[in-house]
Amino acid sequence: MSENCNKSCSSCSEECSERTQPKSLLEQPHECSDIKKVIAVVSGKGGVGKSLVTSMLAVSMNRKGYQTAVLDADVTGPSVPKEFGIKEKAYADELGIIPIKTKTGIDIMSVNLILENDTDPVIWRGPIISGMVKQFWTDVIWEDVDYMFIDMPPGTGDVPLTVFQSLPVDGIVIVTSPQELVSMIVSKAVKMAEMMNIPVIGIVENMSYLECPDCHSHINIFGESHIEKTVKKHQIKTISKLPLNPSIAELCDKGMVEMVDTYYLDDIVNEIEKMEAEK
Ligand SMILES: Nc1ncnc2c1ncn2[C@@H]1O[C@H](COP(=O)(O)OP(=O)(O)OP(=O)(O)O)[C@@H](O)[C@H]1O
Repeated sequence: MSENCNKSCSSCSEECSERTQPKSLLEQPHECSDIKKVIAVVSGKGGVGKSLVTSMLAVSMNRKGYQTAVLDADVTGPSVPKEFGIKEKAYADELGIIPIKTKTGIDIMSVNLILENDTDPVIWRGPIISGMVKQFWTDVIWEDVDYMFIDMPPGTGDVPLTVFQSLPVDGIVIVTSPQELVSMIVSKAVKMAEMMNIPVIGIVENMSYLECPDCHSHINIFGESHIEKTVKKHQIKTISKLPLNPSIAELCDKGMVEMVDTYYLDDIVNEIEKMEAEK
């Protein structure tokens, strides 16, 4: 038994004859890292705006005075560096990999910060991709991070499973769009979180509506929303609705997500802040 044994076998990775529970698969962060809360942003399917929501949550919490970070686990479709307009590459010193700081001081790590060309495709098998995501946790020096947001790959495959098993995720935010088909896919994401014992902080319905620039009425371009039914079914308390907004798309394309108005996500952001208070 280790000298420092606290009898909590589920969070310990020591090989020990007195183990009473299965070995934890949790990976230890870099010894110089200090990360207080980890929030995974997930979606059942691709293209619903998960990366945008991840970046906006990091920006919003950063504006509130917290040190935030984004770990881009969407290795085959990394969009976070582009949204923040990051051109430089990450570098490593003898201790570990140093994340890139954005203009407002958010720490970012993404595969695109180590690829020679942003347009080089990542043609790797699942275990290699999962290994890279683990390295972003174990080998990157994340200094004094209050909130780390993880941009997960879409779906419930190999990489999301690895992240949930190897990183101490405190909660998940689900991003979805209004179509009916999506509610079935959201259910899969919620059930995965339940199976992993990770609380769902809330759901963001992205592209929820379009606001008419003249009369300010809301146009439901994807038909009527089914989100209320979905949250009721899964007893999720918090919904934020993000409209389809050409100025958001334009700012992201220009690498200026730090200028986007994030108040649409206030309800989710408040829930995230409450987690800290409830700790
Ligand atoms: N509410 C919105 N208003 C305007 N543009 C948006 C909105 N949501 C997303 N977009 C734009 O749609 C594109 C796709 O968004 P994003 O990359 O966040 O999706 P994703 O779900 O992360 O995709 P993938 O699953 O492929 O990683 C981006 O160019 C983004 O700026």
